[in-house]
Order: sequence, then structure tokens, then C-alpha cells
Amino acid sequence: MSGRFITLEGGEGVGKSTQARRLAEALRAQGHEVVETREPGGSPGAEAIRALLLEGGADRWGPGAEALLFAAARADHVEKTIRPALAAGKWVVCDRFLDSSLAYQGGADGLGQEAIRALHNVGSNGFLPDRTLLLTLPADQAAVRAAKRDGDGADRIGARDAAYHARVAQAFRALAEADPGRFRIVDASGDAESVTARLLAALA
Ligand SMILES: Nc1ncnc2c1ncn2[C@@H]1O[C@H](COP(=O)(O)OP(=O)(O)OP(=O)(O)O)[C@@H](O)[C@H]1O
Ligand SMILES: Cc1cn([C@H]2C[C@H](O)[C@@H](COP(=O)(O)O)O2)c(=O)[nH]c1=O
Repeated sequence: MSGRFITLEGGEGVGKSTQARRLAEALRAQGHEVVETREPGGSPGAEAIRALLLEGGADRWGPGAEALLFAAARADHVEKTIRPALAAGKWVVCDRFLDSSLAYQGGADGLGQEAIRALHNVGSNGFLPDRTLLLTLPADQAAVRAAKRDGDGADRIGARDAAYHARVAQAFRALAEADPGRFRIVDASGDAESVTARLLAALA
């Protein structure tokens, strides 16, 4: 039997990593074998590309090079980690996936959805999640959570200005509204336990 591929999406600081851990634990408690993974990263090659993408100066890469690097990392992650886990009947919970490229590089950077989907077709044969949970939180609350975690140490992309992150949030919402079959929009406010309960309800 093949497993299920679930992705968590949303802007900086909304609680994706926290909820990926909690959701994986809850699914294990239901008896599933669960692989927790993340993007960029999730395989040795993709983790090496993560360091290239997230470290260094703001102008280290232009939008096109960045989109290609995310797609290359994703191709390796899908081939080496995600597909083998699903084929073994495991569930995969992934912190960010293609929709982050569509929202950040396609939306906020202006490359467009078509270009990002074309890269994904080349790298990963257009592979999509079974379910995508979009966590939403007002920008001021997300910024407080991210600042509490990062102080002044946000990564190359997280450190971009508020207007950039507003475009990301708008692009995520448009993606979810355009594909209600795959997406569920989940309120990320309140304590972590309440958010996990909402995610489990959205999955059921
Ligand atoms: N429900 C919550 N209430 C309060 N704080 C939270 C909640 N969920 C997560 N946090 C805290 O907010 C910070 C950001 O959470 P987390 O790292 O999970 O977000 P993220 O969406 O993965 O962020 P990024 O995309 O920037 O990596 C962390 O310090 C985390 O402990
Ligand atoms: C997968 C993916 C990620 N990004 C950006 C979003 C964040 O700023 C970082 C990842 O950091 P996190 O703490 O692990 O969330 O990378 C992107 O711009 N495009 C993508 O495809």
C-alpha cells in the first residue's frame, strides 16, 4: 500500500516546523509510520543546496538562479526521500514543498507560476502532495513569533522586507483558493495544541 504525502505551507513564523513535528507524532499515535522532512533539504544533496540558498548575502543569487536551486533540491528530495518512503507505505509530513516556490519565487519574486511549474515538471515530474495544509496567521503575530525565535538572525530569504512577505502571503492564499481539492486553509493562531487539533480535523 502506498502512503500519503502531506505538506505544511505558509509564511515565516506561522508555526509550520512546530506543527510538522506535532502532526507527525499524532499520526504515529494513530498507527502510521511517518517520515518527517523539510524543504529546502530532506536528503543529503538537498541539505547541501539549502546551505547555498539560505546562507550568505542578500544578493548572492538572483530570482532565476534561486528558483533553479530550489527545484534541483526538490528533485533530489523527491527521488531519494519522499518517493521511497511512500512506496514503503509510510506517510510523509513535509515542512514546505512546491507551493513555497510558487509563492516566493513565482509570486513575490515575479517569475510566475508557469515557470516554476515547468521547473518542477523537469525536476520532479510534476509530483504533488495528496494534501496541503496552509497555515495562516496575521503578519504582525507571525513576525513576533519569528523574531522571538531568530532575534536578528533571520536567513537570506526570511530577512526580506514586510512588503515581500505580504506578497508571499497573498500568493499562498491565491494558490489555496485555486485548488480547494488539495489545500486546506488552517488558522494558526492560539496555542500549538489547538492548531494541531485543527490540522488533524482538516486531514480527517
Ligand atoms: N501556536 C504557537 N503559539 C506561540 N508560539 C508558537 C506557536 N507555534 C510555534 N510557535 C513559536 O513560534 C516560532 C516560529 O515557529 P516555527 O519555527 O514552527 O515556524 P515556521 O512557520 O516553521 O517558521 P519559518 O518558516 O520561519 O521557519 C518558534 O519559536 C515556535 O516555538
Ligand atoms: C521550499 C522553499 C523555501 N523558500 C524559503 C522560505 C524560507 O524563507 C526559507 C526556508 O526556511 P525555513 O526556516 O526552513 O522555513 O526558504 C523559498 O523561497 N522557496 C521554496 O521553494
